[in-house]
Amino acid sequence: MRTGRLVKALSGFYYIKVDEEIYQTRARGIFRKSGMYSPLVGDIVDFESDNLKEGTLINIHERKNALNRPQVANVDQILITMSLKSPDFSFYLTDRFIAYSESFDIEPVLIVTKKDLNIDDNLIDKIKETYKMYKIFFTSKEHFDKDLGDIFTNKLSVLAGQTGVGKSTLLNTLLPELDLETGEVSKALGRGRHTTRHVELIEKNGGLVADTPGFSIIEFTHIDKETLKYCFVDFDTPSESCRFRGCNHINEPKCGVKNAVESGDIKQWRYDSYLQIYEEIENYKERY
Ligand SMILES: Nc1nc2c(ncn2[C@@H]2O[C@H](COP(=O)(O)OP(=O)(O)OP(=O)(O)O)[C@@H](O)[C@H]2O)c(=O)[nH]1
Ligand SMILES: [Zn+2]
Repeated sequence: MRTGRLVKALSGFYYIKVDEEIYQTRARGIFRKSGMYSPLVGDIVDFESDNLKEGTLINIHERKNALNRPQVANVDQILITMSLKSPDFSFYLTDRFIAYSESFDIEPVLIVTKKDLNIDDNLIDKIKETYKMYKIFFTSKEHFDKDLGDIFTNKLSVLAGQTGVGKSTLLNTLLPELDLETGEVSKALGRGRHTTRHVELIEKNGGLVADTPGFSIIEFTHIDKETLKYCFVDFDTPSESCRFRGCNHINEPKCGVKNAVESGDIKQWRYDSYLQIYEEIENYKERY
């Protein structure tokens, strides 16, 4: 028996990478029967293979996480891509992507693009200050290689960010073999191409990267509103002085988080993002 990483799933075949070798396998029957989850790209799996032609996938190791879109397991970092301009930088969207990453216990890394279009250094300072607890890069397409060359090293990465921020451009620069379509015009012609493609993990610097521009629209249907506060890590310390255990920092009196917002230790816009997502989760529950 051997162990490797599932890097591609296509037409009933599972492709497993062990060092530099790729093994083609089919899953043991039990995965097709109910009650057993099916293998996901990113899974660490056990398989048997007598020769290099076709093996059998027999076991999936426990996952540390699994994303829905793209369908990838065991993600180490989500590269949240946001442009400074065109489209304008959005703290709210950034907070959503960060909270989403935190909800899966995946490290968020911020990549702020289109630095060449920025004329507002105050904005850069505000972003740096707001997200000082996270890794953050400011860059532009001419410098993706130089600024982000090591970003994939030894990790499994997935990209995320709203449309037009430069995700495809970034992936094409760092992984030239991909050749994803970029820009609004060419994309309009090839509409839907990315959404129907299967995900494949590409190796780069000893790490793996999902070969898709990732996800731009996210929902919080997978967590309770009471869990959301743990996805805002800057609330952690102030919440220690909340009067009530399990305080949601909404209407409760003597709330350490609300005090911290008032004193400026927690940024008002972070707290506003929290309230907005909290309400959104509340509304899901009414709908379903
Ligand atoms: N000026 C400038 N333009 C950039 C930069 N990065 C990307 N662009 C341009 O922004 C446009 C959108 O880039 P894409 O890479 O297609 O954006 P995307 O995030 O993949 O968009 P979707 O696939 O729609 O989610 C393209 O015309 C790029 O050339 C940058 O750093 N500076
Ligand atoms: Zn509180």
